[in-house]
Amino acid sequence: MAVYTHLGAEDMAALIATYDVGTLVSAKGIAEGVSNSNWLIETTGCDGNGARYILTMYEFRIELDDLPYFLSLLDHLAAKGCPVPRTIHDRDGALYRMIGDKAVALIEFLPGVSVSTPTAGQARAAGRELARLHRAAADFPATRANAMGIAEWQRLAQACGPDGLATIAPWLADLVASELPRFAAAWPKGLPETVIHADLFPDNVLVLGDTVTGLIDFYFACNDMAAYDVAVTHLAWCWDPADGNFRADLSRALLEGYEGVRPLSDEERAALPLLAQGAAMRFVMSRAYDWLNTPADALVIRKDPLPLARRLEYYRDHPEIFA
Ligand SMILES: Nc1ncnc2c1ncn2[C@@H]1O[C@H](COP(=O)(O)OP(=O)(O)O)[C@@H](O)[C@H]1O
Ligand SMILES: N[C@@H](CCOP(=O)(O)O)C(=O)O
Repeated sequence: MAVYTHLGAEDMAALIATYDVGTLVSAKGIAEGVSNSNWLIETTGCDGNGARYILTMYEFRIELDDLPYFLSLLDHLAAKGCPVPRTIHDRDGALYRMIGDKAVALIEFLPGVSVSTPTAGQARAAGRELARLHRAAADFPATRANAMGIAEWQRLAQACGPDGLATIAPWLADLVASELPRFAAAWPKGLPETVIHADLFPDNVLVLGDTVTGLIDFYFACNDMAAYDVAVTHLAWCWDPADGNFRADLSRALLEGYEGVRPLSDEERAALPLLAQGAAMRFVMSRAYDWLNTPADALVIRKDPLPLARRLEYYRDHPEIFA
């Protein structure tokens, strides 16, 4: 998250008054993340005992038409016992409201912290919850195409341009030029699909010890291959953030956790090396674009595309890690 938009105290209090959550006590901007503005909201609570919520203002990369999909998916998964925050509906039952031309939603606050250096126990638990999510979402009635698919990677690459990419690192421009064209023809088809999270980085998983208490940030969720979501999560979890090295122990734990709930087919497993390279390319391109285009005055921490570009090379050169 981040804070791109200033919301005055009066506007915030008036907004909170449209929900049955008590009155506003405090609202603090959250700096983590890159896509939307977020505040931690404290209210007096319905019973006067105090309550916490997350208020999200949707800034870019999110189409208004997609909000009912994201927000009712939270309710669907929470109802099935997944550790996912419910959407707080306003007094009229609406999932989101408009402030000017921007949509906002109030989300249940979940306990837990997101870890920057996961343990094998946490990777196993994340894998398990990802598989539970894939199963629980199978009967979610709405559908949404993956807007961050190969066509979007190509569009972002064009928007950055080779010269823009080279300002980040000359080798990044070369890597994108040589690797990006490979995906369109080789991308797997026919693997099992469900609703996928599509962005399950450690900062989108709340944990207490080895227990997952929250899966958050479903704003890239879509209908796509379950194995692609495994690849995204592998890209995000199975590397040492300090030295960038592949962590075989985290990889084993994540995949074991996942397969304990939803075993991968032979076809899915065989596709993982390419899916993981594609997952790396997807996040390299969005990070590179944000690196070059983030407004200077935004309260936001830009994410470095280069470590993920190195992971792409590793997945390309070491397909045996998924054997
Ligand atoms: N439902 C929630 N319960 C508790 N904390 C949350 C919740 N949603 C978000 N947060 C906090 O806000 C931060 C940013 O949220 P996130 O949805 O990841 O933003 P972004 O979409 O920009 O990545 C998280 O790291 C977490 O600390
Ligand atoms: N997880 C992505 C960033 C996506 O933005 P988010 O802040 O909405 O999670 C990355 O690591 O590049």
